Amino acid sequence: MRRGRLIVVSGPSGAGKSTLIRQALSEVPELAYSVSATTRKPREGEVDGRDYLFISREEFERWIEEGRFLEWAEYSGNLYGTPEEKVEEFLDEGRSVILEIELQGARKVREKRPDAVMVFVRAPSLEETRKRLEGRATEDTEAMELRMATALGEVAAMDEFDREVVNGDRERAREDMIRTMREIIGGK
Ligand SMILES: Nc1ncnc2c1ncn2[C@@H]1O[C@H](COP(=O)(O)OP(=O)(O)OP(=O)(O)O)[C@@H](O)[C@H]1O
Ligand SMILES: Nc1nc2c(ncn2[C@@H]2O[C@H](COP(=O)(O)O)[C@@H](O)[C@H]2O)c(=O)[nH]1
Repeated sequence: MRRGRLIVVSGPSGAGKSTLIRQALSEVPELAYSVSATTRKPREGEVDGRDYLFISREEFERWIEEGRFLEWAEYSGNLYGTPEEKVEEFLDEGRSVILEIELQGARKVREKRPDAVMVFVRAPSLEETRKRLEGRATEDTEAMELRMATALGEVAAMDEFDREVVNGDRERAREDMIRTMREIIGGK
């Protein structure tokens, strides 16, 4: 059986990565989602094991020592990491796996796995990104400003990616994301 493809989806906070990935997963059955581990506290409605594996910093550090992460990074005061075993399982089953990760992690994956396809998602402007984060209202002001400051560096790294999806109009972005995923799976 042909192994699946490793797909990294990255981009500034508030760009709409989770929204577009959710839509792609429901339309493209060959895709699987890598559930990350994090030390961040769950947001309202987030489910442990589905959205993230919510673990303590001590446990996260133990997982690092045990070499369980394909990559991990500190972002906005919390640790986030991709458990490698599940990713490999999906790839062996022939399913393509989406990693929704920030820039430092994306760079680590690209170094370790040059075959990974790198997809950058962004809103049409940073002002729009800010509006979306304000609308989502999941971060306090300090955390949001930190995310916006990080977003500047992330946008500057756009050229490091293989593909780009601009998330402006919702429907067009949904179609673009689904088409992009299908093309990647199909080897384009
Ligand atoms: N095309 C769009 N137009 C307007 N709002 C959007 C669009 N896409 C997503 N949103 C909204 O913007 C907010 C941020 O989206 P989402 O949570 O998917 O971003 P994200 O990139 O995954 O952010 P983070 O990295 O912080 O998790 C959400 O409230 C979402 O509903
Ligand atoms: N390097 C990694 N980054 C990850 C991982 N899982 C999620 N993320 C990224 O963190 C930020 C913040 O996420 P949020 O859920 O707190 O808004 C965002 O850019 C995610 O893509 C991971 O395993 N590794």
